[in-house]
Amino acid sequence: MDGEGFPSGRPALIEAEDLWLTVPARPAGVNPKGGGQNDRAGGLDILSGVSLRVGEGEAVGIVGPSGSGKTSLLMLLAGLERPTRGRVRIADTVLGDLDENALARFRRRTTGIVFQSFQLIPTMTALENVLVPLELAGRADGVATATAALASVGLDGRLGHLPTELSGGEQQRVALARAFVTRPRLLLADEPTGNLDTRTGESVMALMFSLQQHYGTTLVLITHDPALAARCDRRLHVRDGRVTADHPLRRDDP
Ligand SMILES: Nc1ncnc2c1ncn2[C@@H]1O[C@H](COP(=O)(O)OP(=O)(O)OP(=O)(O)O)[C@@H](O)[C@H]1O
Repeated sequence: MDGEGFPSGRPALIEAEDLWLTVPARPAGVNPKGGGQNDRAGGLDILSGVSLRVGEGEAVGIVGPSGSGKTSLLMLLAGLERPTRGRVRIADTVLGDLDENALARFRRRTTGIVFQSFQLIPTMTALENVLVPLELAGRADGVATATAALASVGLDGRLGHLPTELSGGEQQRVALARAFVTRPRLLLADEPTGNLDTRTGESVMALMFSLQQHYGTTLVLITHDPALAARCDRRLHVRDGRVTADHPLRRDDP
C-alpha cells in the first residue's frame, strides 16, 4: 500500500515515487548486515519501489527490522544518496534535478538531520557546532542565534564545552539545537535515542517533539521503539526494502 493512507489532507512536503536503490551484489557472507534478501544477478535491491507522501507538519515514524532499508530511505529523502530509479520531491524541488552543490545548499536550507551517534564535530565546542549551519547559511547573527538555540535545549551553561565534556543526552541536545537552529521545514531523525538510556532518551524525545510542534516541522523518525513511533501521526512499516503498511495514529493513541 505504498503511498496510500495519507489521511491528514495537509499539502505534501515530501513526495517519493517508486524509489529503487540497487547496489552491486557482494559475495555470500560479505554483506555486513547480513541482508541480501533481494539479491539478484543485477545487484542487491536495498529499496524496491518505495512511494510515500508526508504532509507538511506531519510526524511519521518509520519502523521495521534491522537491515530492512530504513536508513537507506532516509538517506534518499535527505539527498545524501541518490536513488537508482525513482524521484524524491521536497516542497517544489525534485532532488534529482540538482547537482551536488545545489543539493548541499538545498539541504542546508530545508533539512535538519539527527543521528543515533550525534555526529558533533569533536574539536568544536557546543556553541561552535551549532554555529556551523548558521555560518554556512551566511547568517550575521550566528552567535546570538546559536546561543538562544542552546538555551532552548537547556544547555546555556555548556556553550564552551567540547562533545567529550558532555553526556550523551547533552550531546544529542546540542545535535537537536544544531538541527533546529536554521528552522528547517523537515527534520530527519535516525534512531536519535539509540545510544541513550531510557530516561535520557525520553527527555531528548520530549524535547524533539516539542520543538517539532513549536516550529511546525515535518518529522520523519526512524525508531525501534514502539512508544516513540506511537507519538507520531503515522507509522510506516518497512520490510525487505518495501513499505508494507501505513498506519495513521493519533498522538493520544495508547
Ligand atoms: N552502500 C551500501 N552498499 C551495500 N549494501 C548496503 C549499502 N547501504 C546499505 N546496505 C545494505 O542495505 C540493507 C539495508 O540497510 P539499512 O541501513 O538501510 O537498514 P536499516 O533498516 O536502517 O537497518 P538498522 O535498523 O539495522 O539500522 C542492509 O542489508 C545493508 O547492509
